[in-house]
Amino acid sequence: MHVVVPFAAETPKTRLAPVLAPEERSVFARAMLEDVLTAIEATGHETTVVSTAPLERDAARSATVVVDDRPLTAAVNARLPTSREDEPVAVVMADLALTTTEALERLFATGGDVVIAPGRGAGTNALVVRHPEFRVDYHGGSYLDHREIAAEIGADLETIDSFRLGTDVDEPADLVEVLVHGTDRAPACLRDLGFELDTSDGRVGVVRVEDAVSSERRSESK
Ligand SMILES: Nc1nc2c(ncn2[C@@H]2O[C@H](COP(=O)(O)OP(=O)(O)OP(=O)(O)O)[C@@H](O)[C@H]2O)c(=O)[nH]1
Ligand SMILES: C[C@H](OP(=O)(O)O)C(=O)O
Repeated sequence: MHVVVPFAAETPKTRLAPVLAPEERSVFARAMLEDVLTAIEATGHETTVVSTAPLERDAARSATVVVDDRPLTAAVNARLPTSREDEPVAVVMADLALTTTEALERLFATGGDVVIAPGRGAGTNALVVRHPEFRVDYHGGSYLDHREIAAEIGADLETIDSFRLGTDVDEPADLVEVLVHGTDRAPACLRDLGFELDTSDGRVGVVRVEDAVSSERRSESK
């Protein structure tokens, strides 16, 4: 199994703009990427980060970084198997901040031509491709599209029910999950930025305790 981790390095996580300035989104996206890579590293599979721009990473870490400025779908399709003899490829998104090695091992061990861990809103958070004709088509409810694509080529599709793989961090409300269930750099990054859980109105949300200067900088840079 070869693991591909796509990463939008330049302007990541734009849907978090209501709560994070561009530089903060960049730092947080990198923290999530490192957590995902740590979880993958322990599975022992060779890993390539497919990044839209060069990334500075600790050289001791095991993943290779390649730069590919094509859109997500094209960059992933260029790396999928093209024959039955090719090694299977897993695609694991860089914003799965709750990912664990155990959750990934379950995904990788599940048989099937195509195995998907969907996200809420019908995204394709993590995927294994063993069929040489399967190609991805991300965005716009891609899990539903991927089911159709698999059916068209006669590929078996398995779906994994996983809270940890099914939780991608897209919207401000998703930060709750990072603070509650995250274990490494991503929750630490949020706490450094002043985020904490807020249960004051009987529901669980996040609040940001920040100084006036950083608040002003954020509203200026939106
Ligand atoms: N290589 C590559 N990775 C991408 C691209 N667009 C998104 N990604 C990555 O694909 C995964 C899922 O993407 P999104 O959830 O849309 O993340 P995002 O683009 O950072 O967030 P938004 O700007 O809020 O859409 C994340 O790991 C992103 O880093 C792209 O054009 N190229
Ligand atoms: C890449 C995209 O992510 P989402 O926008 O659903 O988070 C998808 O899974 O198709």
